[in-house]
Amino acid sequence: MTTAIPRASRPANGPPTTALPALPVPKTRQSTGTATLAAGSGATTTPRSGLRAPSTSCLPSSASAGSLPQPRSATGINGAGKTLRKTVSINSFPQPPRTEGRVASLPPSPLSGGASTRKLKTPTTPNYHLSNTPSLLNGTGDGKLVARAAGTRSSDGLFSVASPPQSRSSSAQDSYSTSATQYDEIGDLPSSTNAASTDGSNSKRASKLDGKGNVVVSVRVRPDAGGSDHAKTEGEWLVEGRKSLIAYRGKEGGDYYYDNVFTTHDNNSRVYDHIAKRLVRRVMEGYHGTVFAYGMTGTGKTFSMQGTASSPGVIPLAITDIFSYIRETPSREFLLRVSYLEIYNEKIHDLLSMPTGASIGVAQQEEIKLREDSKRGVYASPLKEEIVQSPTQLLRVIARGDQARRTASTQFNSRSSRSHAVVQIVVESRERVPGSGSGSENKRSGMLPGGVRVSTLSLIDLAGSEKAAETKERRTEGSHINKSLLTLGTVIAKLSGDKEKEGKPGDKDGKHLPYRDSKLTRLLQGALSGNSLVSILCTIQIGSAGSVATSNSHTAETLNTLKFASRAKNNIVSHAKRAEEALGSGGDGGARVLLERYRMEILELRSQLDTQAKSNTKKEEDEEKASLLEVEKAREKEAEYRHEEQMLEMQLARTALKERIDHLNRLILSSKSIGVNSGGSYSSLGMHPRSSLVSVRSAATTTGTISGRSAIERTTSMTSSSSTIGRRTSSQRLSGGAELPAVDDEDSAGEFGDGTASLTAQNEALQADLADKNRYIATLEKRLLQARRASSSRASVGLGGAGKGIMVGEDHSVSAVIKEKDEEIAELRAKLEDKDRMLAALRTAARSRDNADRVESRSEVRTSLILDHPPSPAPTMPAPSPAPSLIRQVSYLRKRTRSVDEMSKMLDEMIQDRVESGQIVRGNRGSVRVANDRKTDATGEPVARPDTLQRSTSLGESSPVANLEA
Ligand SMILES: Nc1ncnc2c1ncn2[C@@H]1O[C@H](COP(=O)(O)OP(=O)(O)OP(=O)(O)O)[C@@H](O)[C@H]1O
Repeated sequence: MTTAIPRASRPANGPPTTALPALPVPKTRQSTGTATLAAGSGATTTPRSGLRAPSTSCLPSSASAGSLPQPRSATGINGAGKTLRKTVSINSFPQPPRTEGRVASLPPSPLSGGASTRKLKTPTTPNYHLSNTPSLLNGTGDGKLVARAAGTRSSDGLFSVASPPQSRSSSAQDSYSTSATQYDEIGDLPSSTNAASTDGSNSKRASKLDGKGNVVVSVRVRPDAGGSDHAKTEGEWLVEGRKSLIAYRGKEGGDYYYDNVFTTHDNNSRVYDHIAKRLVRRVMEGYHGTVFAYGMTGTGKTFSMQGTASSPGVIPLAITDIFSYIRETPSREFLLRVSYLEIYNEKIHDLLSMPTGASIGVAQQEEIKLREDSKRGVYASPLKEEIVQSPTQLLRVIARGDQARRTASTQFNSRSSRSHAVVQIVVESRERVPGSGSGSENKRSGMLPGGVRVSTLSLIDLAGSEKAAETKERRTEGSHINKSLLTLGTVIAKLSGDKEKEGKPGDKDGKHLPYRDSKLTRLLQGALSGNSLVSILCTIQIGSAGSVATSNSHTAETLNTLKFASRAKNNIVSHAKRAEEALGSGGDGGARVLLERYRMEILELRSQLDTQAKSNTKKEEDEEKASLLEVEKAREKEAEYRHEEQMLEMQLARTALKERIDHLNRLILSSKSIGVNSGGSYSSLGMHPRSSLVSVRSAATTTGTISGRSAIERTTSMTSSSSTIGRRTSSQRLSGGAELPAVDDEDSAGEFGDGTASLTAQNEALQADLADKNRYIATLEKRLLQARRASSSRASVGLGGAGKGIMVGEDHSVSAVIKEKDEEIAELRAKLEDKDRMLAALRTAARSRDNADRVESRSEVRTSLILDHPPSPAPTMPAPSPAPSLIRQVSYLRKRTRSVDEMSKMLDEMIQDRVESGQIVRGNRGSVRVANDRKTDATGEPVARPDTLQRSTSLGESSPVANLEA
């Protein structure tokens, strides 16, 4: 009995709810084996060297069942790539057997003959014997009886295996290895032990015919935790490894013979060699194989199946052998995929799809159900299958599943597996027949496709049966475990036992067997019903640790296990056949044959690649052409666009020019009226520059010759000519009669309007036109300047003297006339003022004279003046030029003694006379002006008629000048 040793490294029971560790933590059980590899840390199933843990990048992260395999060139099985060679040296695996006879010595089929010489007695009998059964698994399938050499017991009383000591040796890389050459010798067990059998050999030989030889049942005794090394004689127990015998001398005791009995001294490697090595080889050859460990909790099932880093168990050793076989068999190509599930509380979980996050529980997983297929049998779905290409990769995948598996502490095992764990390795293989292809590239494609064989290796670590559990959870788990194990036992008990007892051969086909009572039996249905080679390892512990009650309970469990093993050996009949080779989707495996599917896919992809390459080439050419065309079109468009832009610019320039010309024309028009009609012709404004020039010149030269008579005519012609402003005609008649070409006629269909001229020509023409316009504008500006100057000079001339008759335009002529008259009036007024001053002077003088006369003849004059005429003011100023005549007139007046009033009267009469004679005209308000028929002299001054008094005076004023001059 062992005492449970708590290990903190194992997670608590129940579904994992926290993040799983990065690497599996191996069970740190004390190894009693003599493993050839040194202890290493890290992965449980990873050897220390030679199978160094691969980098993460080498592992398929999440390859699903249908995922394509990695290219073999990178991590290939037969030709590992550089990366793989660095991480896993395929050469570190055992070398292939050199002797060809080894394989040939294997039985061709389980049904090829060979009488079973072993017989299992039921546990109820005191002695239980197993005879050597020729089978696929012991190398005696060919019917040859296996004889055990006498006297080959080891020193501990166990059978020594007849394999040479060097058969399991460390490789150069110090990696563990299993020799592929071992199984023949293992099978060559001495038959002499059969003599020890209490039964007759006839019945034993007959058993091989029913295929029982394809079932290997072994019992392994776990050493005591206390270090007791008395497995051979532990109380009432007797373990005879060499005899494959376990004998119990207590109550219900008896001798139990099995195919293999392993003592506490046997290590995992030896166990593997005897229970699984041959089976693994058969699986590689196309048979289905199932290995499972059965036993009470804590007896070493997991230890045997998984092992430790220092003592790898069945699973890692099987993996090593699988790849060794692949390396040894270059004539075939292989594809491996692996799945890992557990049955926990009667529910199936995919251990490879377990979420690793702490927050993600198992409950989120999709429920996996068991389905049945005529070709595949019973299988779990959906289940993740990962394609593996190296032992390390495969080990890592399984280690990942191990981490996800539920474990808990039980009474007998601190890290008890609380679920049934099933590793399934599907092996697809196909014959490689070199075809016509040559060269390394075509090496694979040149292979003629053969049929694909599909076989499955199932490695099952059952949960341990437990009588009593402390917690409710443990009890629940335990009840499920016990129920499923009980169902397994029942099924096995009924497999052939019923047939033997009741003679119902029909029971074998499963119709009446309770496979469906548990997930475990349902999943094992194929193996139990004979489709698979089967190897059962039952683990027991016969130590006497603990109390008497515990010991008794333990003994009962151990006996149950032994009975189970005996029934399994006795009842399970395997008719395993090599899997048929399937071509394409037909045959065994059907669509599951990935190798064929991949081959077809590769072919299809290749053809697609070729087609795509061709179409791509054509497409590329077309695209290139299209792109060239597009570039060409884009260039053309760009050129067109540029041309349009240029045209637009030119148009704008032209418009601007036109506007400017019009503007200038308007300016010129307003200042050129002098030149207009100077010769009686129309204005040439808006016409050719030369015409303007002519007009301006004409205007300039004729300024001084304009007669006053033609003022009204000019005004009229000006109005007429202004109507021609802005008109564009092809030609204009100048005042000189010359025909001028049109300057700017956009409506005309000239060189640019016919649309036939090239763009360049148009461009040049337009540029020439533009230059011409510029010149024209410059000329116009000059002319305008000249015209302004001329205009201002003419205006000054026109304003210089009244009556000169120079008119500027219509408005100027009118205003000039008015101005002339106004100036005349002003002049007359000035003269009149002179006359008035003269008159006033005359009066003053007259008054002075009157005063002098009065002094001389005061008495008489005074009397006469006072009586006849009122006194009037006498002029004080002497008359200027006309003074002599005035003096004469005054003296005359004096002489005549006339008064001033009389003189004024006389002047008025004189003016009246002039008016009547038509020399002057009297206005409405009494003003007077000279009549229009006056003539001007050469200087432009009006010439007064000798007989006309030229004066302007207001009514009531008189001027004596005319009379005086006359
Ligand atoms: N042959 C052996 N040599 C040395 N140690 C062993 C052997 N068999 C089992 N042990 C140790 O016993 C303990 C329990 O073993 P293991 O977990 O394999 O038992 P189990 O049958 O798988 O139990 P459970 O059914 O509860 O999972 C482990 O610590 C293991 O190392």
